[in-house]
Amino acid sequence: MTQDELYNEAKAFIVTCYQELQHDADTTARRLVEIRQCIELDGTYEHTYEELEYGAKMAWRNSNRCIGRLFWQTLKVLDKRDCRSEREVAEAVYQHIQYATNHGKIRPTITIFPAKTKNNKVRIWNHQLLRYAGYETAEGCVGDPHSIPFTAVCRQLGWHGQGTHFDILPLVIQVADRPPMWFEIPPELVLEVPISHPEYAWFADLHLKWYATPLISDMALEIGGIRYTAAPFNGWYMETEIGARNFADEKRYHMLPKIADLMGLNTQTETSLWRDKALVELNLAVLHSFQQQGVSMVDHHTAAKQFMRFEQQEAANGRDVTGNWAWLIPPVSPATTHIFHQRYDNTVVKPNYFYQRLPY
Ligand code: HEM
Ligand SMILES: N/C(=N/c1cccc(CO[C@@H]2CCNC2)c1)c1cccs1
Repeated sequence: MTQDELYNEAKAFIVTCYQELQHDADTTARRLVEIRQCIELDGTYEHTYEELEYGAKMAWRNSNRCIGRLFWQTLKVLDKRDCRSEREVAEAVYQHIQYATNHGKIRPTITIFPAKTKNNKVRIWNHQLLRYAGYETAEGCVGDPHSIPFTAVCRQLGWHGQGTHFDILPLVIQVADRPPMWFEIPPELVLEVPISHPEYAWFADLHLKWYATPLISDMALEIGGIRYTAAPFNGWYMETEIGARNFADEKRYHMLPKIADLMGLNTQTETSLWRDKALVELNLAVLHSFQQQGVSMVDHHTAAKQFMRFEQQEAANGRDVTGNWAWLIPPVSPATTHIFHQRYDNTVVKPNYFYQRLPY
């Protein structure tokens, strides 16, 4: 990015951000002069905490694929731009997991590590801070098949898992162009929910469980032309993510045939809708288990209603809502939500969160 392009991105952000934060025209003009001078002097500029905090919230508000955006203003922003070593990053990640999990009353939180500069870059190699390992064995896959490539990288770095279906992967952190370092996540920081069903006592015998807090750690946060390549963020789960995808997909834990058999359904013909019946009971079990343990979670109907309130709130504030229809509709009963029957403009507005190339 040239210095002019960077200034243009910065100006677009500052003008919107300062207008929404109700700063006066003089303050905005002075800040723009300051940024212009910084860019001319150092080729970049630094965000104030206020700009960083509001920029991270705007990025959530602009996340077209996110159904959970009603709560964008409640995001807790932890500023860790002073972290210099892999060890310091690991410590900050532990603090994030603990603060965000909050004994099950999950707090949407983001930790922002140093921005990418000419001679520095921080990357967290994990897709999510908490994730189960996947191993390919002669008898088939053990654990989460989605994790097979990253688990192999962790083992090459010297990590050894126990080989169960639910081994929490290590944290892998890279600073600048040094080799990545791995760190075991203290088990006491990892809150998990065993899955049971409100009516089927046999459901618990499947020994399914999932971690409470979804923490995305591989996306870049871009604010005003500045790229934060390590900015892990969390919310709470929508039950379908676990019940309709992680446990249901054939290429994940592939549980539907087993559940259907235990329900006594006829799995020899599609017309019995055994897949659909098993899917609903699996999602009901996930919801039931999180609620029983007091861990935050939203069902897909409530989430859709909250998203409708977000749309109304944005309109009331004179802002256009952008969205990605294919991602916003839930994977269970999508046409029972208003989202299915509406169209969304998938324009990408910044600040926002973006995919990055895999570091391995
Ligand atoms: C508070 C509760 C939240 C809920 C229930 C929620 C729900 C979801 C769901 C269900 C998805 C689709 C995921 C998938 O299909 O794999 C999603 C995507 C996304 N969410 Fe949210 N979200 C929440 C909070 C947040 C927060 C705090 C952020 C960031 C600050 C965020 C940013 C995003 C982004 C960037 C995506 C797209 C990810 C991708 O492209 O792979 N969400 N959200
Ligand atoms: N509930 C959530 N769900 C997700 C949000 C963003 C991404 C993902 C995982 O996306 C993967 C890539 C496509 N599907 C799986 C899940 C949140 C995670 C962090 C904040 S909220």
